[in-house]
Formats: sequence, structure tokens, C-alpha cells
Amino acid sequence: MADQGKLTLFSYWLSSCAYRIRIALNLKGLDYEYNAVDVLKGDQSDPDFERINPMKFVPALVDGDTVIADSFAIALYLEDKYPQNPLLPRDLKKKALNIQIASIVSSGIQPLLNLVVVSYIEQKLGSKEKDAWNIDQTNRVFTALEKLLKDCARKYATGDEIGLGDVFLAPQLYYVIKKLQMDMSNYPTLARLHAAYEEIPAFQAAVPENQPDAPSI
Ligand SMILES: N[C@@H](CCC(=O)N[C@@H](CS)C(=O)NCC(=O)O)C(=O)O
Repeated sequence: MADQGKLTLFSYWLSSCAYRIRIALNLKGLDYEYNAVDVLKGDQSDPDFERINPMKFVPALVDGDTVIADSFAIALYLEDKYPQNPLLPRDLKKKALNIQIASIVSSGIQPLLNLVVVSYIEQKLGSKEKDAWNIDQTNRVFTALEKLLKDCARKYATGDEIGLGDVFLAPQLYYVIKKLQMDMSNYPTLARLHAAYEEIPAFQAAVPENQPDAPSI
């Protein structure tokens, strides 16, 4: 196992992209310092943070003198540098499936629900249209994911081991189920996976409410 230097995660409690990385770090048993970037207040545009991620998004990870921004890149970096508790199976078919699921979440749905998009819709068309947009986009992608996962999911998305697909799916499911409170009756496999993730300590520790920058209730 590679020696662990100091890891710093730039995160926002509600960010689904940062949530993925919190899960990955926890699954790999890696300690990290949590550095909050309040994206609602605009901290992502601070010049100090812009030097870390010119895209002005969370998450970003600093590992010694290595700086990586973008959750997909960070997850693959962690997998290579810290191979314990692998997120990508050796079986090529399962590995491709995990990458496919992660890619559907990270490029097929999350960018369409990102702050920059939904605030634009809300500003131009109002909050009803924003909600309708969130629900339509989620239904479109969840319909596809449900079809894909129906045949390959077992305990977790691609089998009995947790994989990269689970790491990306869990935050999206959390957002849709807990925040949008969407009816999941058309997505029994996805609903079952959400319930399974809620039982895993590494996933529990990563949930938004358990982060240091979450508002206290
Ligand atoms: N592809 C990037 C997307 C990152 C991203 O969209 N982050 C969101 C939070 S989930 C963000 O920082 N939004 C702030 C904004 O839209 O200004 C990744 O996977 O890390």
C-alpha cells in the first residue's frame, strides 16, 4: 500500500460530486482533511480556489504536491495510488460496467442538475420549471439505469462487491430520494440499492448531514 501523505479534500456538504470522493476515501480507509468551499456563497470563485480548480467546481483533492480536480479523475487516481479495497473489479466486463455507470451519473445526469444550470432555468423560467426540469432529467436517466442494472445488480450495482458504479450512484440516489423526494416506484432496483448503501459505514460517514460544514439542525 502507498504511504499516505496528507490528503486534503475541497468539498461542499451538499455536493454530490464531492460526496462520491468522500465515499471513495472512506472505503479505502484514507484519512483526509476536510476543507469546506461554500458554493452557494460563491467561494468556488475565490482566486485561491481557482488556482486549485480553474473550473471553479468542487471537489478537488490535494495529495502532497499532486492537485486533482474532477471527481472522476480523483476516483481513478485514488484507485491507482491506493489499491486497497479496489473500486474497479479485475473482471473486464464488470469493470467496464462500473465505468459505464459512473460515466452515466457524472456526464449524463449531474451536469444537467448542477447549480449553474438549475439557477439559470429558475432565473429565466421560474421555480416550477426548474423542478420539472430536475424531475424530467432524472426520470430519463433513471429509466435507463434501471434497465441496465436490472440484470447485473446483486447486493450492489454490479455484484456482491462495492464498486465505482456504487460510489457514483449513491450520491445521485440520495439527492433524488432525500432532497427531491421523487417517487421511486418505477425504479425498484435503484431504490433497493439506495437502501443497501444506507447500511454501509463508509457511505454513512459521507452523507451530507455528517459533514463539518452541514448546518446544525
Ligand atoms: N465534472 C465535475 C463536476 C463538478 C461539479 O459540478 N461540482 C458542483 C457540485 S456537485 C459545483 O461545484 N457546483 C458549483 C457551481 O455550479 O458553481 C466533477 O465530477 O468533479
